[in-house]
Amino acid sequence: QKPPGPRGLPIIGNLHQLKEPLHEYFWGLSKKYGPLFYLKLGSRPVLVANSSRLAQEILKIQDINFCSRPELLSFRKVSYEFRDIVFSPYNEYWRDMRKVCVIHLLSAKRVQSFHLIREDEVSRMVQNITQKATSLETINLSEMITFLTSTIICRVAFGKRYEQGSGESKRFNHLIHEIQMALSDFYFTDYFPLISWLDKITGKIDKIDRICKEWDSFYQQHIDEHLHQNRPKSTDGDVIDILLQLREEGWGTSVHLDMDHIKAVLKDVYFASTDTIATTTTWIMTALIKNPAVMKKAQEEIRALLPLRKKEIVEEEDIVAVGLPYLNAVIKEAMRKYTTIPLLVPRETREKCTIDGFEIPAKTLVYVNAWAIANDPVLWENPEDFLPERFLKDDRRISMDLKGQDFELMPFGAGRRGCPGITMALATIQLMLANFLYFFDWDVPDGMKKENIDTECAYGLTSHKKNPLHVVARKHIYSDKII
Ligand code: HEM
Repeated sequence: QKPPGPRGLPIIGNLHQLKEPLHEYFWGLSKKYGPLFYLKLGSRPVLVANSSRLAQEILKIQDINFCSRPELLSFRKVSYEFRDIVFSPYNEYWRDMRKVCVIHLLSAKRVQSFHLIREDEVSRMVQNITQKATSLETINLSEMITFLTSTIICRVAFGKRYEQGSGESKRFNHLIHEIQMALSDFYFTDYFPLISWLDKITGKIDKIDRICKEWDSFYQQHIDEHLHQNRPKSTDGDVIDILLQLREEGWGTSVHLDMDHIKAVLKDVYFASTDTIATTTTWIMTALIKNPAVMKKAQEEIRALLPLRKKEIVEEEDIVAVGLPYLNAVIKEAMRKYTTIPLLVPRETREKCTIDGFEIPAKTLVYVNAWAIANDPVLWENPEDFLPERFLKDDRRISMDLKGQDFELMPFGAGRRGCPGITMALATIQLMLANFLYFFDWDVPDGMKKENIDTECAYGLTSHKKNPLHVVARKHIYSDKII
């Protein structure tokens, strides 16, 4: 017996019924059909789970069967035929690759080794905002956060810094935009394999091939620069240095790293980080500005714990030293309410299996609606309110972290395919926020009201804030006493 679900049409199934945003549409369907329902998108079976219990079943109890990824056309193209980690199907290659990347690229020690890059970029940003604050200029904070994140990750991955507005930076931004569009496009190949030729004649294959080729030459150019003999050797290398070194020395697996492997991992590091960190930080600042009482508490915490020591910025060691429990509760609450990747990255079943007594075929695409679960009124009191205190007062929630141990809140996913970049993500987000809150007081431009800031989403795998967040910053004046 199949799980329940809306009746579809012959051939196209339920494809014509889908509505954006998908996570809200699926939440609506779950009220009618129950927390587990089934759809057919063209020839592809799709299962959607909308409850914490089912998330645990899929991501923990039966994780070994639900831990593959669908082989979608755009995923295949951008990942060098699945030589990456994010989109690779579950197999020995993915296991080796993930293990090595976790150890060599994303370990706590490695993440810490990049702290000077993060601090340098955040310090530049503080100076930039200070300038704008002097003239009370309106700031497009979404754009600023995206630039900051992208610059940090670009330096970490490629060892390269692009000046804002430069020709190179424009080329880079254009390439990012194009690949994001290509990734969220619809391809007949994925749902109607018999008429996959339509993707060819509509020009979509040529288009995505052209974009991938441009990215390929971008990666190649940076790799070549790293291979250049005259390049000064540094002890703390960037991701390309680390990968080239692993290629030379061998990395303890059966896979011999070639250039395509290196490029696929670079793609992972850049794309899995930039958009997600920028989107999350923008939502957190939006929530703080909309909720002045929460903003005030978060600022008081950091200002009291870190008396100004005539430093230009709050550093990561300051944050580690004081812990900032309220700010961490703010981050959790924002990731609950505005789940960055609301449906996680789609999974695929490896074999036929049974869940809740329903039979699920092999190669079923699986969505876990992490956003619906994190906003479920059965689990969360007043889920529509922004209340970081719930993570500090409620005994059951005090110990809750974001590492995928708790199936009521899992913005980084869980299980074998859970996000390995959580340490890097949280270090970057905390540093940006600590500095934004420590140095500045934030307001909305004249004529606007804080509570009216919109929270409309733009759709894609990541749920961005659709309209940019416009704000005015004032430099916070510390009394001499504190100094
Ligand atoms: C706020 C920032 C981030 C969020 C919200 C986020 C979220 C996620 C989610 C939901 C998944 C899918 C998990 C699943 O299927 O259960 C994922 C996978 C992944 N993330 Fe992140 N991520 C973030 C930052 C990063 C960073 C900084 C990196 C570092 C490179 C990273 C690397 C990856 C990789 C490689 C995967 C694929 C794992 C696999 O399939 O084995 N992420 N992330």
